[in-house]
Amino acid sequence: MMQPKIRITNLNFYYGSKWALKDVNLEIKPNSVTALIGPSGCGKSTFLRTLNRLNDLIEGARLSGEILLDGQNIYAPDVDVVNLRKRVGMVFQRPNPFPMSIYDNVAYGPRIHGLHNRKKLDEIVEQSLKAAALWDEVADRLRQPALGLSGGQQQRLCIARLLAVEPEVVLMDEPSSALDPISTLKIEELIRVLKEKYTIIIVTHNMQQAARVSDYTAFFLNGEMVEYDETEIIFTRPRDQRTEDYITGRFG
Ligand SMILES: Nc1ncnc2c1ncn2[C@@H]1O[C@H](COP(=O)(O)OP(=O)(O)OP(=O)(O)O)[C@@H](O)[C@H]1O
Repeated sequence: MMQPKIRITNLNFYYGSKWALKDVNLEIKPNSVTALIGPSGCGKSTFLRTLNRLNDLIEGARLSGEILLDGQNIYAPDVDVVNLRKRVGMVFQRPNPFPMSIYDNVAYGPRIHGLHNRKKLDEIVEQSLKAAALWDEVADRLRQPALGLSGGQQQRLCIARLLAVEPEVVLMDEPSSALDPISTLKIEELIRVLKEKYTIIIVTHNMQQAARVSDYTAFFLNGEMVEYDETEIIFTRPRDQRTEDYITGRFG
């Protein structure tokens, strides 16, 4: 049996009195793409954010249950959250490059983690931009501001920035919803390549996208994880009527 990369057991999450995740159980397989789908407000983003503890700072929020990353509880008291977020990185809906050069954006993480050797940084920047399929477009303007790039390029830059710190898991919250169709296809191609090395979890509203990029799909509804299976099964012969209703467009 393959060990799951992440094992989620009896996960509950509350925003004050709002019960946002209800007893979620799920195993995320390594080197695969898992898509989270479901109508607006069903808890997809909340779930994604529990996986690198981005919800920690929300006042009044409460979590119960267990999330194991390679068998280790990420909510254990001795966990270094900065290191956790290096291992489990996140790409957001809107590209959010820092207001600095392309080079400095990618070098930012390694520098924070103590790397200052110029030659090493050059290498990491080049490798990360190549891995994010952006190198060819920016190699001759690394010193120019990142904010001068197109939206699609900015999103790939954010992916390069993440890869520069060598994560194991990449969380993506609707990474292409603010992008044009061509940039979207580039991100999807990139996701297919990245899963060779990383474990990817993507929230998407776009069911065609889920079908195109993911190996596994989890369907959420009202904070519950209704059904999880291979993507092909979810989209062709789901077991639960609610999944069927959602994927055939009857609600959501
Ligand atoms: N900071 C917060 N405080 C209180 N309630 C919140 C907070 N963030 C989210 N919620 C509520 O928790 C529920 C789940 O929200 P969440 O953003 O996880 O859903 P989602 O499935 O990602 O939705 P969308 O697809 O619209 O992004 C919603 O009812 C939402 O209103």
